[in-house]
Amino acid sequence: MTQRIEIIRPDDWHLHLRDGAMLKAVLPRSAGTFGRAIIMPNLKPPVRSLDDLRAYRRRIEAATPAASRFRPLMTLYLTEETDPGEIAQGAASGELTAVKLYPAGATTNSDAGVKDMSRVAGVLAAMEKADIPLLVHGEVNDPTVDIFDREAVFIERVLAPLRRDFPGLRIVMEHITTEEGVAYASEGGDRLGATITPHHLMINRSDIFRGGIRPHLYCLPIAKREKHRLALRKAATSGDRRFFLGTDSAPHPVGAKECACGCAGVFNAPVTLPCLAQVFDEEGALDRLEAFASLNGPAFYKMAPNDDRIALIKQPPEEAVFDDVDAGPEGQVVVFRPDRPLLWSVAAG
Ligand SMILES: NC(=O)N[C@@H](CC(=O)O)C(=O)O
Ligand SMILES: [Zn+2]
Ligand SMILES: [Zn+2]
Repeated sequence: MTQRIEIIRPDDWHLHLRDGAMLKAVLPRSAGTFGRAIIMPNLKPPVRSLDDLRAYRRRIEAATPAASRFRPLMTLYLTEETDPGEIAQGAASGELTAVKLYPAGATTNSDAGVKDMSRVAGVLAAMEKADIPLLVHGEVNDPTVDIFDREAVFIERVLAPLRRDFPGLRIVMEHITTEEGVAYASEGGDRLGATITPHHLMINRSDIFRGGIRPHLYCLPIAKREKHRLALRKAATSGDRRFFLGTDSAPHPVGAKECACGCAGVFNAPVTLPCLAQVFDEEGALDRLEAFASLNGPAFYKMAPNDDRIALIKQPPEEAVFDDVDAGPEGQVVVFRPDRPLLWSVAAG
């Protein structure tokens, strides 16, 4: 008989939906599976004020398929000009779920990010007071630091001092990619969480260069050595409540990926659950998939888990899940495809 498991409907605690034609094209791929998602604010221009946030939320709601109960959880993009007053206001109204820190220049659309952490101390204090979590893209943007070391150096130079200065602030280390990230999150207590992506559980840095350069496996933070992938798999499948799913599904038009200076970002939303089920099955940990995908995230964010369930079956997904997504005038988006066949799919209905 086909193996089948049921889990509480998962959430995605790190998602890029973009805007316009791209938003309309990619949103249904997440809204069909996930109950909620933390919406990344790195639009061009970024989501910098509560007015921007409300307008973006309305555009997302307008693009959500009518039958879906998908709920976007909105974030602000932290800049050196962010108004601490807006934090208190957004927290009180419930419109603001979290604030995102991009070190300036560290990743896609991060130019408006933070150069000097001392300039955002007032905002961080307001977040600590209102219990609004800070989500961090944890890489330094120092050209003298090797790209494979930028996460570990960020922990030392930025995250550790930040946690000393704001001990009450809740922080999520987004898309961790290293054993140093896993170790730091594991020892961090109740106020620290970490998201892990499906692709970082499946690929290492050698995969990016297997047989030639593979732009669709390039994202930031870049995939690291095999030992780091193994540490991430151990953390994700451990059941430890500090680790939860953030897909970092990050669509870019194919022309922006397959070119002389390709963008960072892996679009995995159509295959997130098949990938995760496979990883947890390989690790003999299918019984802990629900904790990672559906329970640990809501617990960190102090929300109830979703009230319905989805089923996964051990049956290869339809080949059509890998079809490019057509974002109209913006172009086609290529779906993440690991180098081995996927064995699990989401059951219909
Ligand atoms: N992860 C990525 O490689 N890219 C993200 C930005 C980010 O999450 O750092 C994007 O917006 O494209
Ligand atoms: Zn990031
Ligand atoms: Zn991201």
